Amino acid sequence: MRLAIVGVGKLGLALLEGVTSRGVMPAGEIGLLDANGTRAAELAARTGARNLTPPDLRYAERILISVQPRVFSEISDWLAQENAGYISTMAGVSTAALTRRLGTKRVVRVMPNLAATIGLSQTAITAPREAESAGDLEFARQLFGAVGDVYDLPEHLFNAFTGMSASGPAYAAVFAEALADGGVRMGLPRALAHELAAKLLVSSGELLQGRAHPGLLKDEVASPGGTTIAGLEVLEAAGVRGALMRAVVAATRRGAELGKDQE
Ligand SMILES: NC(=O)C1=CN([C@@H]2O[C@H](COP(=O)(O)OP(=O)(O)OC[C@H]3O[C@@H](n4cnc5c(N)ncnc54)[C@H](O)[C@@H]3O)[C@@H](O)[C@H]2O)C=CC1
Ligand SMILES: O=C(O)[C@@H]1CCC=N1
Repeated sequence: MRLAIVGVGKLGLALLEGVTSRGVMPAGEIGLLDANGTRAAELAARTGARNLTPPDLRYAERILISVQPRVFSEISDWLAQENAGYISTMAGVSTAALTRRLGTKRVVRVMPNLAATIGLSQTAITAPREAESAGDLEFARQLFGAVGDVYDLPEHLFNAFTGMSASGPAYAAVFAEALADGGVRMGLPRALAHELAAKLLVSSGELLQGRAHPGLLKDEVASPGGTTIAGLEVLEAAGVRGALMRAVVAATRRGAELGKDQE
């Protein structure tokens, strides 16, 4: 078995579907293990992957850990196998903590986001030299390359990447919901307002990618004395920029706390 996925939740499933649909690995070479045995069995039956129990992990060449960080210390005893390489998506959990609990330096730390479900994840990746020479880093790069872009990132920046990019879709969702509420407040039908908000995020993202700085797009939309600058004045007075910055700071700090709990 080339890969065992432990924790087949939102991310584990996105990865399973991404690597199999892109032909990176056939489902038959992947095993699934989840505390929710029914879910794992159903996913295995649907995709052709194998449904595993903990003793089966000894046959895995590599193990992807995608459980919540608080679960890690509870299961690290049976996760630890002699000849396996590990890849962890867990927020905050450092390669040092992974090494200490799993008893190997063949550990790769990744930080994707939920856009992995549509092949548009931004995934940070880092690993100690031992994982690189064992081919684990390259293996993980291929896995996460199947669900989006992969960025090499020094480990000391992982919690910042988590607080901005991995948590980012939730911030965007709050923005979209509030924008739609504004539309509804001014009389637009709810369903239309939601559709407009989602499409605005997509199209604005495309527009931003063609510009060197986000402020350029803002300046192009805001006509002198027009509607947009009147709206922007309210956002500035409400401290929206500061709130977003502080959200990233808080999420980054929370990542560090989650990591400390698993040391
Ligand atoms: N959801 C997101 O947007 C992102 C999540 N992450 C990280 O990825 C990890 C997984 O996140 P999600 O997929 O969102 O979580 P999730 O809650 O959807 O999935 C976790 C899975 O682990 C299973 N599980 C729980 N205890 C277990 C055990 N003892 N043995 C085996 N399986 C067990 C659960 O049944 C569940 O299916 C977390 O550590 C999170 O920090 C990283 C980046 C983004
Ligand atoms: O909220 C969390 O802890 C996870 C990690 C980044 C996105 N979701």
